[in-house]
Amino acid sequence: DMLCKEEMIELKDIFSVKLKRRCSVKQQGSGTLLGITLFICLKREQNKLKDSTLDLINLSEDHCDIWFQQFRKILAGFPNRPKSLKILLNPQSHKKEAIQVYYEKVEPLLKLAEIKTDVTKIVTEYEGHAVSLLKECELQGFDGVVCVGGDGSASEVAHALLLRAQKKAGMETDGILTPVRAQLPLGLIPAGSTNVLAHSLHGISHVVTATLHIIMGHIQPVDVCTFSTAGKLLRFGFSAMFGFGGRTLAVAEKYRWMSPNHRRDFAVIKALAKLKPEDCEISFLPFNSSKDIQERKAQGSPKCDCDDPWQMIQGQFLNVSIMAIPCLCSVAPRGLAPNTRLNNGSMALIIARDTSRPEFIKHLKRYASVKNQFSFSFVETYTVEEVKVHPRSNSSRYNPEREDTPHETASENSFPWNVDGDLMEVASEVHVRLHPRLISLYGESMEEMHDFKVTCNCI
Ligand SMILES: Nc1ncnc2c1ncn2[C@@H]1O[C@H](COP(=O)(O)OP(=O)(O)OP(=O)(O)O)[C@@H](O)[C@H]1O
Repeated sequence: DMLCKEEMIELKDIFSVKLKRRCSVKQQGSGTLLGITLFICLKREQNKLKDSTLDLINLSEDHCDIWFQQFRKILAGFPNRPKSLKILLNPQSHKKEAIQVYYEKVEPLLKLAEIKTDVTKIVTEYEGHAVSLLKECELQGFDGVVCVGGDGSASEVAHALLLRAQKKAGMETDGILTPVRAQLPLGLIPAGSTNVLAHSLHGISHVVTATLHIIMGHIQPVDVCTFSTAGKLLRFGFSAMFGFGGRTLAVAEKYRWMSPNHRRDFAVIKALAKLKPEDCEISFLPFNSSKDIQERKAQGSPKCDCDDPWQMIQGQFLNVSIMAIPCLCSVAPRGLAPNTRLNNGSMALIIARDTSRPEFIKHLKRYASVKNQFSFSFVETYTVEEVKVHPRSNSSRYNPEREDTPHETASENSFPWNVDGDLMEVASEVHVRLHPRLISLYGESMEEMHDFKVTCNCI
């Protein structure tokens, strides 16, 4: 029977080896040797990874020792597999389960793979704490950093690693054109409310999958954006929403006492009830346009009015999304920006112009369905390298039907932006610039997903 069911595993899928012994309660010493156990990473459906074991039975101490040493030698030879990790954990993420997630699901696997973890200052105590921890701490001797939390935490840690890299390279962050890459790879363990970053990276929001990508040393370079205003760097990030997306987050932040799912649904409904367009000027640099112009110049093409590659649109916009990654989540299984990849050197600029509330809701509902969410006359999409969003005034046209009220922000003169699930309030123009492959995240390019489930039905 065993001969009929011959199976094969590849050495690259093994992440640990142990001697297998049987120990009885009365027995002294290390127990009776049974053989060796290989710990393997298996690929499952929908980009899921799973840990498994394979026992090789052999009662000879000498044989087992040779096999054990050989496997250890092979395992030590795989590049990128971390030996030591710095862990940062947000105890407040989602329903405050990050600590439990880490100690019950992540740490046992890291221990099995003999990865050392830094246990000092592992828990963040307030917003921005990850930035100050990573500013001060010594990272020499670590092979990577792991963040256990949601999008806000993950983005904050990525921002902190990039700031640290600029400082180390002696770079000014303000007005920065070509930032240097982060030195250490970052692992994202999804323990937040939405986990868009981890979901986009792994194709699934799954703790064991994320942990195994870290253990196996799968490295994925990812594009990052800089957000700046008046030449001053605000932050690094992966995606942003302005208008409806920003206002929804501003509402959700005010109702933090609600459960995450209720808060999200409530904020969407409240922002829809108060739906109003933002009067803006949006300038953008289409993807590859500067290269095209340079090439045309090199070929000696006659001067044309396309010398300035920047394009500008203006008007009343309900929502503006700028995304360097696909932004997969349970409410948009194909992604908020399905045509963007993690490292294709471009961003998706998705603009919803002013329209009626029912039409806008129809557009939003399409994100959860298989229908094209962009096939509306008021939706425009562009592939860009840079975008400048310049709000012209924050007193939009009066429309009693829309129940215009001031912005749900701390300062009435600022506009709420949703940057990776974090609220960023800016009063003037925001300049978003893409930096290809600026950070390495632990993950692997995922397969296309056809079979998806939608878990939110609030609209
Ligand atoms: N101890 C803490 N107390 C309060 N806030 C914290 C603490 N530690 C970190 N934070 C901040 O909490 C914010 C939100 O956390 P996080 O993103 O992990 O969870 P979430 O909001 O539940 O998930 P998501 O962003 O995926 O919806 C982050 O911006 C982070 O800076």
